[in-house]
Amino acid sequence: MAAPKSCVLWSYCGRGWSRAMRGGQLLGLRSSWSGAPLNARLLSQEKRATETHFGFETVPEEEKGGKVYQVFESVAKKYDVMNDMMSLGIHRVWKDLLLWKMRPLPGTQLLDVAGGTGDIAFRFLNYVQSHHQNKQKRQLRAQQNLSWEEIAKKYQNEEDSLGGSRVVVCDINKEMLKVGKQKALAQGYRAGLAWVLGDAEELPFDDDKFDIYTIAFGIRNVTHIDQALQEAHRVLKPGGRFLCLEFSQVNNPLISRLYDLYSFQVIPVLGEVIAGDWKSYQYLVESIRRFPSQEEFKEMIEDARFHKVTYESLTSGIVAIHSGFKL
Ligand SMILES: COc1cc(O)cc(C/C=C(\C)CC/C=C(\C)CC/C=C(\C)CC/C=C(\C)CC/C=C(\C)CC/C=C(\C)CC/C=C(\C)CC/C=C(\C)CC/C=C(\C)CCC=C(C)C)c1O
Ligand SMILES: C[S@@+](CC[C@H](N)C(=O)[O-])C[C@H]1O[C@@H](n2cnc3c(N)ncnc32)[C@H](O)[C@@H]1O
Repeated sequence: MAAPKSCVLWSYCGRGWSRAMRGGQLLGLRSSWSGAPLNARLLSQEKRATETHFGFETVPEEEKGGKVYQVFESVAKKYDVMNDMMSLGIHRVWKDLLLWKMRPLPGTQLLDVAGGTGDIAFRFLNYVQSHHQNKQKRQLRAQQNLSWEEIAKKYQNEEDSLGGSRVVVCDINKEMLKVGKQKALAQGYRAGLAWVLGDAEELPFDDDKFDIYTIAFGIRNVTHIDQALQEAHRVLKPGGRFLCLEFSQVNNPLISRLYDLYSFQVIPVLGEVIAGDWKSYQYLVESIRRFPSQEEFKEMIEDARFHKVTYESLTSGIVAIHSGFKL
């Protein structure tokens, strides 16, 4: 039976996640297990390690990736319109807030994992371009003796308009990337942007390559979240920053009731009506409930050796932004 890919195994117990194993040693198993002989406990542990969840379904680990792939292959063409309809446009604000938190400096090399149709990448390009243009304007005002040719040249160089910043969108799904590339073409994004097919658990990049790693609404879909976090750590430069925007836990009981009602009663119906796809949107709401809480996810990020890990809950905890640094 295949061993878990990494040294820390997280298992889902009810609504919470518990750290079960580190470096092959059992650390904190659930109390109901504590009376069982060690062998039986290890066997059960191993069995659990080969199964995972896909929404509320339990599936063999090897099957989850394929199922997730089908979901995003199926929703790709309607993905953007669905997000606006379902969230009444609020997802745009959450994504803007991620950029404000990031505050990229000139020359930033960003890797946007599970970048899908490019929402984070386009926001990044807008941000760095507008900041760089403002800087250039200030410099031009200071150098008033430049010729018109020199001024025109400064504005014509597209790469230069980003101040050396670049973003790589990496996603496992060809269809999502295809929609993203079409959007980029239609909206005129060309310079400083690359699209790469790749798995968050096994990134096709060298060590210490990026200043910032982002993952927005992506990590919830990954089979081994701990492995994806370790990969994030590997590809970041020392001093680099990890930022994750993901659904989280609503703590206010009244809002939580309304949120559940909306999620389970409205979202799959909208999925069926707009995209002809009930199942994918049922998976969406179920996968949200399966994802660890703000504090639990923070611990997972710390386990991947990130430092100064913090989070901010948005819209009553419907989503949260987690941040951490590679030192
Ligand atoms: C297949 O996988 C996926 C597919 C995708 O298309 C996207 C994703 C990943 C997700 C994103 C990129 C983000 C964008 C997508 C979403 C936000 C969809 C998921 C949405 C939720 C889980 C629910 C949260 C929604 C919101 C905060 C938007 C605001 C919605 C409302 C205010 C409710 C609108 C009310 C109606 C339409 C009336 C009909 C409603 C009912 C009969 C049910 C009763 C509901 C209520 C009375 C109100 C509902 C209350 C709330 C939602 C909580 C409000 C919270 C506060 C005020 C703080 C992907 O993985
Ligand atoms: C909900 S979309 C998020 C897209 C985009 N980040 C956004 O905020 O709109 C989730 C994305 O995660 C991608 N994904 C799922 N598993 C992945 C994995 N193991 N590696 C890379 N991308 C993955 C899907 O293909 C999909 O494009």
